Amino acid sequence: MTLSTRTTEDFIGASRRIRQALWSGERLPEGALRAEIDASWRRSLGHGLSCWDEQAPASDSAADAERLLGSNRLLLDAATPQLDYLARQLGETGLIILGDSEARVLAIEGQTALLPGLGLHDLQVGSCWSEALRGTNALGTTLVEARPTLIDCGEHYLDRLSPFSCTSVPIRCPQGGVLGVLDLTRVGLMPQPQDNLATLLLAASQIESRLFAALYPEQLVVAFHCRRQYLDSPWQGLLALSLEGEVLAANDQACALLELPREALLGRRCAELLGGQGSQTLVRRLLQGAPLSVQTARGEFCCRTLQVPAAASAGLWQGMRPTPARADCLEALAGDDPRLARALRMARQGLAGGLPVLLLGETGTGKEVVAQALHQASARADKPFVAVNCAAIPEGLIESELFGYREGAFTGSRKGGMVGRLQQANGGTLFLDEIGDMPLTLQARLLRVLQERKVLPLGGGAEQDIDVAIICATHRDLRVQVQEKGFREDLYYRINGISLRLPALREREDLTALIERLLDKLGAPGVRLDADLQELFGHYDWPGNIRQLEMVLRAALAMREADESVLGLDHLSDSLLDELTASTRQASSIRENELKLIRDTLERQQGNVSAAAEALGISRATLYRKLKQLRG
Ligand SMILES: Nc1ncnc2c1ncn2[C@@H]1O[C@H](COP(=O)(O)OP(=O)(O)OP(=O)(O)O)[C@@H](O)[C@H]1O
Repeated sequence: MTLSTRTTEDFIGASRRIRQALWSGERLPEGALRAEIDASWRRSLGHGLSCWDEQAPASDSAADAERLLGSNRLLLDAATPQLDYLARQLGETGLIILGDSEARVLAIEGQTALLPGLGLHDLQVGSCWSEALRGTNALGTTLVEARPTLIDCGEHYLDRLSPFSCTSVPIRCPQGGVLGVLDLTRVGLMPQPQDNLATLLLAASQIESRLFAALYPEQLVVAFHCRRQYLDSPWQGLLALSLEGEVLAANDQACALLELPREALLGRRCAELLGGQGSQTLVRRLLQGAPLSVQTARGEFCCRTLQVPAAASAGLWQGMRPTPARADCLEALAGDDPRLARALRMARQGLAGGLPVLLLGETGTGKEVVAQALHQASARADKPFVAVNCAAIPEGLIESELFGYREGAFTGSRKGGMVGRLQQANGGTLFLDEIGDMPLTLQARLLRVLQERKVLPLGGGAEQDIDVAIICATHRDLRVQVQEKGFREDLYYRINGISLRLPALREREDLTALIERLLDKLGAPGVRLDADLQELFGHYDWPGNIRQLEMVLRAALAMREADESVLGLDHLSDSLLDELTASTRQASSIRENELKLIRDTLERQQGNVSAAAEALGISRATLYRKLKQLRG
């Protein structure tokens, strides 16, 4: 019993026999279905779905559908021209469907009048076609597999979908990940499936190009390929460049054409990648808009400018654009770390484009500081920045804290009720710190708020519209939490628009500059560290990151005499020095070297402690203390 035969009736009949076998308690026979269909059926079984389900899951209300469209405006705007085109080309004999990243239908074009007659009452804007709800189907399965999928008639898990064939392709986000899905559905087996797939792929790539430009409205967006005919095709590379010529974003094809992973591309100067006499000159030529041919180490590339930023077209740019003042606070945070600077810039742009930002990093790496700086650098800077620490508020109170409540909502509720943090943040930025510690029940409520952008306070009353930029942070590995069912997968994808990992202090290359800034912040601008302390700091693990460094500097400054401008090991208390020297392998090698130096010096001075201390340039007391520490 396999699905290898190619007449519609045989095909549907064979798949029905597999379903009947499944229904009578048999296992899914190995090899009866194509490998990807087999895997999808097994997932559908795992979701507890019956393949005979006739009952469609309840669809969203018209108001819900309206909100869904509102929250996917960017994708819809980018897709509309392609939907019109495909409906004319392919929709004469079928349906063209656009879905969001959760397989909810955003648009249906083509033979929509035939939908009721086809028995597809539940195919409408707002309905969800995820695999978890409807089993194997092109929309849902494409999102699970993150690749183009063809589901022919009986390959659908639900028997009632057997008359249809569907081809879907993912629409990818410029930063990676899938943003939506484009689908062609027909009655009967799919004729020329490869042709249809090529047409859908082309349309998806055009939507992706438009999204790319929409996400980087302030940047110069350039398409390139080594063959001119491939410009405007799914294979064209796309780069978003700052007016200074720095690469800020690249699509997958750009990475493939330039033979570099995305991380290596971002932050590079365009002339290093696309040749030319310097990035400024290249930018100037690209701004003129005419097609260009550039000579690179990988051969000749043809370039076409897709978008000129408003600042340049308004004539504001004369070679070097001054950095917008609001971005200063962000740049200051990145210091001399180019990777961090690039990541912060991407987060700023993502936030400006309506994407939520997820900040990852160990405790004390500066997640809250970055969240505040992102808010300051955004157009919402003069609106509230509201931080909620999901780990610090008792579980029973988080709900009312976040959503607020009406007077009398529960025993002991405040007179007059309470405005929730979400409402307080309206117009501004909501920072959900330690989101990984949010209880599962609340995660479901938060997800609903993020999707619908409406809040219903505890105790009822009217729903309130909420317009907030969302920044979340956690020190936990959310993917592991998702696998362990401690964090909702749908919420994870919802908050993970742009994720930014803040480096641990031990990974940062700008420790010296950061120390300088911290000393400055602590009111000791001219103070510096001596070589020993610098070496110790450089080898220490810093489990508490910047917070711990700040505390150590604070403590050392407190030990300093008023006229001392150099901090050394002597300025650390014994317990602090113990802690800093005990924790790492490298530190223990410093400790060994120091011990050896002291021993050698004592030996040379025939055990005379005062002479050894003098030769080492430290006091007798310090030498005793060090010996005690180093031996102990
Ligand atoms: N780039 C920076 N320059 C100077 N100080 C900083 C910087 N980043 C963080 N700090 C300081 O480090 C401390 C910790 O920062 P922050 O609270 O933002 O870290 P966090 O990652 O949110 O920590 P937690 O995980 O505990 O919530 C704060 O005192 C902050 O002022």
